[in-house]
Amino acid sequence: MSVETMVKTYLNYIDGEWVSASTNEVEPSINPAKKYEIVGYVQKSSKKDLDKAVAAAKKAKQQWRKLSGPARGEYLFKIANAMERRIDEIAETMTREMGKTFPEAKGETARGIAILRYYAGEGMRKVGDVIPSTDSEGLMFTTRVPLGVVGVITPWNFPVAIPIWKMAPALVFGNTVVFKPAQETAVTAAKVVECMDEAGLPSGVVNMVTGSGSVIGQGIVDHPDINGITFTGSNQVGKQIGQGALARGAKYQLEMGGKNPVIVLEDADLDLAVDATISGGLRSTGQKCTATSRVFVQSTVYDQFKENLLAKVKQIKVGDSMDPETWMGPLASEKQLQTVLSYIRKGIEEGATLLYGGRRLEERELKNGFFVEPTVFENVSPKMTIAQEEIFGPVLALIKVDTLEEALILANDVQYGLSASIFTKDIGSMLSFINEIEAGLVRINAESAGVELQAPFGGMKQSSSHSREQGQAAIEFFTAIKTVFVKA
Ligand SMILES: NC(=O)C1=CN([C@@H]2O[C@H](COP(=O)(O)OP(=O)(O)OC[C@H]3O[C@@H](n4cnc5c(N)ncnc54)[C@H](OP(=O)(O)O)[C@@H]3O)[C@@H](O)[C@H]2O)C=CC1
Ligand SMILES: O=C(O)CCC(=O)C(=O)O
Repeated sequence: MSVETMVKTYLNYIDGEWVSASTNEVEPSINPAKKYEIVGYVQKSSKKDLDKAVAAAKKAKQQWRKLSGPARGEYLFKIANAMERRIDEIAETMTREMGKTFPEAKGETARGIAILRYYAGEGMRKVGDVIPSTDSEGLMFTTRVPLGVVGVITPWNFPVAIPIWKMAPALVFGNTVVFKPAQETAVTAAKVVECMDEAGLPSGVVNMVTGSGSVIGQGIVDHPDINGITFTGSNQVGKQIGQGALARGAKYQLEMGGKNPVIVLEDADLDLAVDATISGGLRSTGQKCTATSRVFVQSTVYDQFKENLLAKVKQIKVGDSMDPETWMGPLASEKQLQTVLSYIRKGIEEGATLLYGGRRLEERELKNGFFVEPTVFENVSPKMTIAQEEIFGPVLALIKVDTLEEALILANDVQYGLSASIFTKDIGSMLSFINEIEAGLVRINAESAGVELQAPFGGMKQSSSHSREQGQAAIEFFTAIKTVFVKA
């Protein structure tokens, strides 16, 4: 039997029903490690399908917002339990669909479950403050109300955690959802939504429509009945979404790219800094917005750091992400492979020195996937393309600096400001870094990636719309404040 005959078709989820797109068209979602393997077929929906989903969400919002916060939280606990029962299946689907290794995919799914439980608890916490009124007989307080229908547009690199860290707070604060996952990882998304269905979420509270970004994503941006849009993805699309939302007065929240620096000072624990640079830069094949991309190393320890780093990078085993021996899987798609290879070519053309890697891997089975070597450059000058643009692949640029001041100036000399790390034992250097680095996530003696669900997450400069997601910060986007004055 061929692989294809066993492949399942995944449907849209609208008003509590699994339904085909009105186009009757589906698209294959393929395994980036074995491009002949189809993980599932997903719907290629039209604006008509989106309209139905929005109408269902609009209808459901009246009842959903009337439930108490704790009652909405109970649904999130049930979704978490359903996901926990299916954790291995969801993680394996993620690995097969976008290529991160199985332990990473399982860790991400576990994180999704923990996010659901965290926001389930948020349903019991306070939503306002009492503020003294100038009228001694009046009572003044704030409360919060949901936005209404929220459009959730997500990328393929965290196909479980990102949708959940947007949908869980949306739901617990009383919104209903129209979810458009990246088409690249729509099978994994469908499995998350299946857990919502299994948990008995009322019809219309969450709706999923798969299809292209230019049709369904743009349709969400333009839809007059969608009150808020939350997005993670590229800067180009994010800016378009922000402009579209602003034009029609919808609330929006954007999380976009990064060009994250690590600074290694001469007093650093070099083994720790090397391991963190490799983990932060190359885990998930470098496809994290928080991935380490530029490594500023003080000249006195530069050669030692480089030698230790290269020795470890050379040991990285690249291969099929379901193989327990594999440390680094493929890039998520052919498009991503071509983008990363073109950045590597640009680095060479612009005069950087390629120290290691740089090639597509095509030996034996690898030729059927989108594999690239872990890649390290040096002699990277600050204005080179690979020092400025987000690569979103396993590519590190080493840059020699003489002082912390020089490192800070260069680290800040990019359009992005998402995350940043420093390795040092000196408290003064730590404090200078905390004060002066332009990043929303600042990490000391720890890798640049590593977001904790209970803390605010978001970037400065072009990395975000200056809002924050996750933790208690989520309430700011998913609700509106009402200031109430009462006098008997
Ligand atoms: N910050 C981050 O975490 C991420 C950053 N990126 C960066 O973006 C680059 C390109 O990745 P890519 O997947 O193309 O990212 P996109 O920004 O194109 O995709 C993110 C999401 O937006 C959707 N989308 C695409 N076009 C529109 C539109 N016009 N209106 C509304 N929604 C739209 C996509 O749909 P669909 O995919 O179905 O077309 C997807 O669901 C990467 O190389 C990386 O640099 C990418 C992903 C995540
Ligand atoms: O580093 C993380 O865990 C989150 C990264 C992220 O949000 C992203 O890549 O989009």
